[in-house]
Amino acid sequence: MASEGPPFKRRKVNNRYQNGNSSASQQPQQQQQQNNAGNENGIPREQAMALGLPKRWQYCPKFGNVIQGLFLPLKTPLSEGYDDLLETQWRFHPQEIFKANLVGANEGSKVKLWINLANTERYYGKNTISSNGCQYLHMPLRGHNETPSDDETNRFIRIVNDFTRLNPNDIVAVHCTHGFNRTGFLIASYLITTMGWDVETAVLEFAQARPNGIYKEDYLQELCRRYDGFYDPDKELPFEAPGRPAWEDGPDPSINYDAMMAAVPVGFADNSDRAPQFMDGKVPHVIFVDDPETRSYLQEKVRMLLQPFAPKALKNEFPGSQPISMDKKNIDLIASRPYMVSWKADGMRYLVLINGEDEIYAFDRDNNVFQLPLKFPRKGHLDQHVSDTLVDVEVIMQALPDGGFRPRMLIFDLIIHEKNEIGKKDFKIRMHAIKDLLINPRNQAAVEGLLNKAKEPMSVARKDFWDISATFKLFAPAFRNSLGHHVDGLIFQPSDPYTPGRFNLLLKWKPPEESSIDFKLKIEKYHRPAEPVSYVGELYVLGLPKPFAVMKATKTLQQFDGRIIECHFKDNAWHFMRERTDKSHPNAYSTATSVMETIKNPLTERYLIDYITHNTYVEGAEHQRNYEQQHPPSVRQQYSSLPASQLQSRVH
Ligand SMILES: Nc1nc2c(ncn2[C@@H]2O[C@H](COP(=O)(O)OP(=O)(O)OP(=O)(O)O)[C@@H](O)[C@H]2O)c(=O)[nH]1
Repeated sequence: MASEGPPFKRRKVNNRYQNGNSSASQQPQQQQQQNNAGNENGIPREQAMALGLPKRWQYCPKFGNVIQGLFLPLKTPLSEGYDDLLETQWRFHPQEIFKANLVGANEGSKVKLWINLANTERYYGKNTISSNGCQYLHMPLRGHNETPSDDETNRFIRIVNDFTRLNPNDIVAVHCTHGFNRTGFLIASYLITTMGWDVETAVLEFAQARPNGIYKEDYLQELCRRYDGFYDPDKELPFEAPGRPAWEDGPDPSINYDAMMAAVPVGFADNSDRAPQFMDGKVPHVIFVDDPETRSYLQEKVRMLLQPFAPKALKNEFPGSQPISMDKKNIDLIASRPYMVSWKADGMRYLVLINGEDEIYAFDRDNNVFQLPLKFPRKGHLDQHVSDTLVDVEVIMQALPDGGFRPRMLIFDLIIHEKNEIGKKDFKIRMHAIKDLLINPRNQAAVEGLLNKAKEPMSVARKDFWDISATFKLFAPAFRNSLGHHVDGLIFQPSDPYTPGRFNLLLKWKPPEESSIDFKLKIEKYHRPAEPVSYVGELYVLGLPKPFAVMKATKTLQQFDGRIIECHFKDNAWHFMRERTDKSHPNAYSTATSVMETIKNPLTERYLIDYITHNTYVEGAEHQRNYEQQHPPSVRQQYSSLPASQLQSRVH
């Protein structure tokens, strides 16, 4: 993908920012000169002593974690010229960034672009940055009470997009004076505009990486106004503004300044002590691809294959299509366009790249790569193998009659077939193609003795979908039982093209009792005088610096300290369901609050069926409505318990 983008012309971009219509370029010449004094190697000591430290700078934490593998927020470093104004502990030279162990950075990534948003270049010499193989850009923003303008924000986004096209794995360091408000505003704007995040998630992600995030309320208001478009100044912000930081007035006792460099802050999972496993290690002969170069090559290949489907540039995260929760506000979508329905299989999600014979690779939600021992013979040429193909799958553990389990890969979407962008076609066509181009050739090869399926460590099948008029049949206990694996809801699939990332037309419905949140668990020990020691499980979500909830820390739970756990809410308490070994981040705060909303105001099975019966215009709805009128509920109950084989599939 890197070679496809326009070349990143440093000098041109540099000029654009330094000579453009910026606030700095309008300053009186004398002040401009002072601001830019010594901008090559840092200003001399005497001048630094005379100018002094930036206001409220000393105790401000130096830098945060890398956000989305891309942005490193930091305060402005100061060159050696300022050393005499500071004890060693508080000095912060630009070189520190290039030596630091950056939390959240992708493997092998480097800081390769450095954007100075401060309204001056007097703090350090830009040669220190470029001598580290990093491009330096000065993009002065006035700051104080002025939020970055639309133009400034768009320029920042353009620069970063240009950069990521050529350096998909590397990091952009961004600083203003303290690295909170202007820096946070632009990074959040990027996450919202380029990655399709909502304002709240972007603001909280930044706060998580650089506690406690953007603290100027007018900056937060402007983000809401600009991107949510409905901000009402008389109403409270949809999230808590953290207030002025304690470090402005002196060392903040809650910050461990010494440990900051190496610390893994609360809210981030640290699963690094274990090699990633495919299906928790339950499938034999699967190989974890641990060579970083092979892994990046394969991840890049998937990104390239998916790029034509993405409205925005794809980043390093798992690029599979993600549904949003169905609720009473968005349920109307299913009446607005053709939809199909399927059960939501509760296994593990993978994108699978069929690159050629012995080159089948699965990508988990953390973008870890595994090589699978499966075969996909080519239709019409069974001695050849499918290549350049990408499918979306859920792998489940299928119950067997003898009481055992066998892993089963359920293919629910075909995105690319042999370089053909089939994912752009109607979903029904994709469903047919899965059967025709992937499943049937496997079956035929087995019949002809070219493929021994029994020797493969997992079975492969297409996941079936039906017109939504059949939704009520998916609730039938006999249907559920026939599946042989756990189901945690329904998936409503629009006929629209495959869309990577969060896809607002793809809906998931979960019964209230299946609604769950993935938390990062932290076991805390409490010892009150005259009371026995007790343990509490604190449940963290991404973007909230304090626990979202707490739960009882039983002995069983304690072994999951520091891990990601999925919990559901019942009888006013959170209950452990399972460890999420396939995820290294908890759910975002906004996801957690929306799950809480569905728990409080549930969209029940009855509501869903009634809605579909009365509001959707698909073939069969009319028939079902007539049927219901003619048959009393007791008879309907019998009908809905028909075995799965008698459910009428609309996809043949
Ligand atoms: N798109 C799609 N996803 C499916 C299907 N069947 C099961 N899924 C799974 O449902 C997931 C989306 O539901 P979520 O609730 O967002 O994910 P989850 O892993 O079940 O739960 P969270 O960890 O809480 O996000 C997908 O990532 C798949 O793993 C299907 O037919 N289509």
